[in-house]
Amino acid sequence: MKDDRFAMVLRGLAKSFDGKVAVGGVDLDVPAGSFYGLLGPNGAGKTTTLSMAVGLLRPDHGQAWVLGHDIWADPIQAKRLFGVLPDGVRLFDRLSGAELLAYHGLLRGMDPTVVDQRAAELLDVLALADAGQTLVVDYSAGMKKKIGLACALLHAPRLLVLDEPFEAVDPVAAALIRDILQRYVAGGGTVIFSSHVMEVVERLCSHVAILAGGVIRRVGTLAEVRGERSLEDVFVEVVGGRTATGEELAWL
Ligand SMILES: Nc1ncnc2c1ncn2[C@@H]1O[C@H](COP(=O)(O)OP(=O)(O)OP(=O)(O)O)[C@@H](O)[C@H]1O
Repeated sequence: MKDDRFAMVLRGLAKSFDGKVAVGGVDLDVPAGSFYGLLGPNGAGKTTTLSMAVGLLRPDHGQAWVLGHDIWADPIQAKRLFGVLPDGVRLFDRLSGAELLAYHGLLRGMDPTVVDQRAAELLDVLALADAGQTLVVDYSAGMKKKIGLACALLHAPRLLVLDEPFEAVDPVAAALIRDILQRYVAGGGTVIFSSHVMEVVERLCSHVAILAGGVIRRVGTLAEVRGERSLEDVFVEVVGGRTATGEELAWL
């Protein structure tokens, strides 16, 4: 599907685990240049959807195109064009941050001089330069998130697919990541990220999809999805949150 208007197109993506539906047929059009938030409660299917979209998990049904390339039919071309921060950040963690970035860059066939230059800049901007020779395995959860993001950015991709980029990072790091991503989108890049933090999505996103039970329940621009209400109100209504009556946990 070659359509320059969209950085990512998903059609009918579906996945079950042991007969239980995790994602039940997701269609999504991510406009080029958008800042796209994929919202959903725990277990909604966000990670499963993004993993199928970037070629990390084979769908039972459906197709995904990234920047015009079918991710499963043409994975090498597609994977050159985007950066991904996967769930749980499975990294080669017996390396220092600088070594990990060098390794990523070389795997991508980048010029070693460019890799060194960009790696130094990324470590500096993400406040990881001080970690020096510390191995990534010994990084804190927030530092791992940041080095994972640095790996995703290193080859200057046109699309970033980020699974929970703000999870486990402190407010200073979160603000930094927000700034970097906002500048990236202002420069013509596209970001799609998953989150359950309404405030971040409301502040950053041009477009939002709310996923619950493996199905997209609301989708559109932030203004369309939110209407006159807060995103949190819409989210709770869509997801069907329960409220405590005050009688539960009386023993506590
Ligand atoms: N490898 C797996 N094996 C079995 N079940 C899985 C597997 N991966 C995901 N699931 C199930 O699929 C459903 C969707 O999970 P997924 O991780 O995609 O949700 P999520 O929206 O990313 O959740 P969270 O916000 O908690 O990270 C859940 O019920 C989960 O238990």
